[in-house]
Amino acid sequence: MSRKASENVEYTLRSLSSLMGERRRKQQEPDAASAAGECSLLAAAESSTSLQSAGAGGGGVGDLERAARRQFQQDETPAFVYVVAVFSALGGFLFGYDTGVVSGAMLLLKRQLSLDALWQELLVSSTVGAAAVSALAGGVLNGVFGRRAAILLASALFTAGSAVLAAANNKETLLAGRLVVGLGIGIASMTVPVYIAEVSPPNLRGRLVTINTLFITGGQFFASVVDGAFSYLQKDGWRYMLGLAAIPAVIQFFGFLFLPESPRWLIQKGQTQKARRILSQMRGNQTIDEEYDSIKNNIEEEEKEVGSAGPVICRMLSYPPTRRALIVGCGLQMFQQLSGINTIMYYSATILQMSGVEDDRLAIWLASVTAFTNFIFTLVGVWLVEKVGRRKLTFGSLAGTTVALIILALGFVLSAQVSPRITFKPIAPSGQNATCTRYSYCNECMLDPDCGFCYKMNKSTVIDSSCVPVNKASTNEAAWGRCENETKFKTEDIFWAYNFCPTPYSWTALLGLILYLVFFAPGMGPMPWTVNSEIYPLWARSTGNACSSGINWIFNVLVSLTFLHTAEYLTYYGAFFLYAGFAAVGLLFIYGCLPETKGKKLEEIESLFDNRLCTCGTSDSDEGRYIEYIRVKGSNYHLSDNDASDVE
Ligand SMILES: O[C@H]1[C@H](O)[C@@H](O)[C@H](O)[C@@H](O)[C@H]1O
Repeated sequence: MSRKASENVEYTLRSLSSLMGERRRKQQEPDAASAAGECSLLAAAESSTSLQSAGAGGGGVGDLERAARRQFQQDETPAFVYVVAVFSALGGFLFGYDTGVVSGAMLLLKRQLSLDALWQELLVSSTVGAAAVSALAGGVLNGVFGRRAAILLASALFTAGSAVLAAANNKETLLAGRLVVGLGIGIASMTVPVYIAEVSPPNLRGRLVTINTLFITGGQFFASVVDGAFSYLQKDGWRYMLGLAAIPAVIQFFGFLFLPESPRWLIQKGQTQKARRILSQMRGNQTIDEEYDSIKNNIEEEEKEVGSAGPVICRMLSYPPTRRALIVGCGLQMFQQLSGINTIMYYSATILQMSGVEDDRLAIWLASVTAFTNFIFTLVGVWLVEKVGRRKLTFGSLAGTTVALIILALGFVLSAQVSPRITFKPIAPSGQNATCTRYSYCNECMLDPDCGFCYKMNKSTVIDSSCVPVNKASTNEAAWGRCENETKFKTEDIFWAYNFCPTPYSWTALLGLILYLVFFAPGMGPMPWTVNSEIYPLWARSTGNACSSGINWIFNVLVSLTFLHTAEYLTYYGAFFLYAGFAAVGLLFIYGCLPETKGKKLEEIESLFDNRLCTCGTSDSDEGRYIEYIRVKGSNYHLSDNDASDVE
């Protein structure tokens, strides 16, 4: 039978050392704060003074604490936690792979199945749309059936979707496959960070959850390499591109058949003995009593405070700390997408072409260099997250991203200013669209998705330039005129530019692109996922993550779908200035509202949202403080209830 909380349960403040095997010895020492009858939730206290304030120490306190810290660092985290984290992060890999691979697959698909623009758009955005829906629905799934079941379902969906895609013979089947894969992505994106956060020890939690984003960007990089490799296989290359995802999906599915459920979810469902067993498996040589008690007490306290009636989202919205956490979590995800990461990734090939890379294949391969930069700098984030903390990392990252966006925009401004004049206006063959031939400068021509720029070079000067309609089947050539036949015009030293203009300032855009990834990847890429996995109390965690992941996907669709139109109305530099503006607002938001969660136990984090929003910036000095719930004596605590005996 599970223990019930009682008002008589007594707590006292303990230093870190209690976590580290000092607990039993110290309980025997006289401790003023643990006198019977004293019952208090523990207040945060500067860790260096915590023992004194609790009356537990004396002169040797500093030494004790230092020894305790050393011991804490020596406590080994069992390899099992890493295995669990890596298997879960395969969900992140599939998220990255399936969202990344489609651009390369589309180049081949549109030719083989003669897809028009609408179908191309549908095949790309259906996945992201389905991910938005299933991320939102994933909250209920996670709460009712558990994290493990949700991950198993996601990997089953990934496997089934990839198989359907690889075998598809028409566009309708392809659409069905992309929808199924999208459902898997949505569930995985909201479940995996929660699961990893719940099984990790506090000192490693940020790092392990951030590994999931490392896997996302790793998946995107791998997808770009696969795209490059199979682009040579004109017929059916897309089947391999889309089908390969089944391999990690199957590995994850079978792995998870043997991996455990989150101990926190089990405790919430009353399966305490199983939870203790799993927790001790995850903590190796560390005692689990404190962590177990703290999770359990927290659940009971919350139930008293918030109640358990009504839908979780309503309870979250009417309870100020969770309402604030939800605003912070959703805000972070929204600003991640509003800073334009996916347009940058998607259009990196174009930006590279602008920078003088004329060969298409080379541009595809260079796009994988972009994806690789994103991946490598996410690794920097994994390294930094437990050193500098979430708040500083996110703020610094977004500040750099804003500057990079401004540089990128300036690159486009410069290019537009020196945009080559159109000097040659060919007569359109009868029945052909002649809109393109009316433009006077390359940058007007470039912004019209139906037109491209055809030109010759005299040393470094553009000559004999014209604006003509693009071939609908391949953007590599024009519909008619000198640039009509790719293989032919290349031998005649004629050049074709679709979506970009030849310019001597393109290096500025390239510099902006690189700086963007260097700054974005360690912080704004992973932190929204990491922070969301930590800021909600257990009862609100699945719903909170479902909402914030849903917001991520909704803004992902909005930003990517509107990019071309935004560029048409505001020009390219206008679009990037707009993203820089969003990022600047995001900076204010992070400065004002994002608290530091580094090193805190999941159960302590809720108290960071006790104060009004926009005061979090002032709570930075909380670093190094430690809050601990420790059971000292409970009148209704029966030995028979002590399920520690289950622990091997
Ligand atoms: O955190 C990830 C990561 O930064 C990816 O590169 C991006 O494509 C995703 O949209 C984002 O959620």
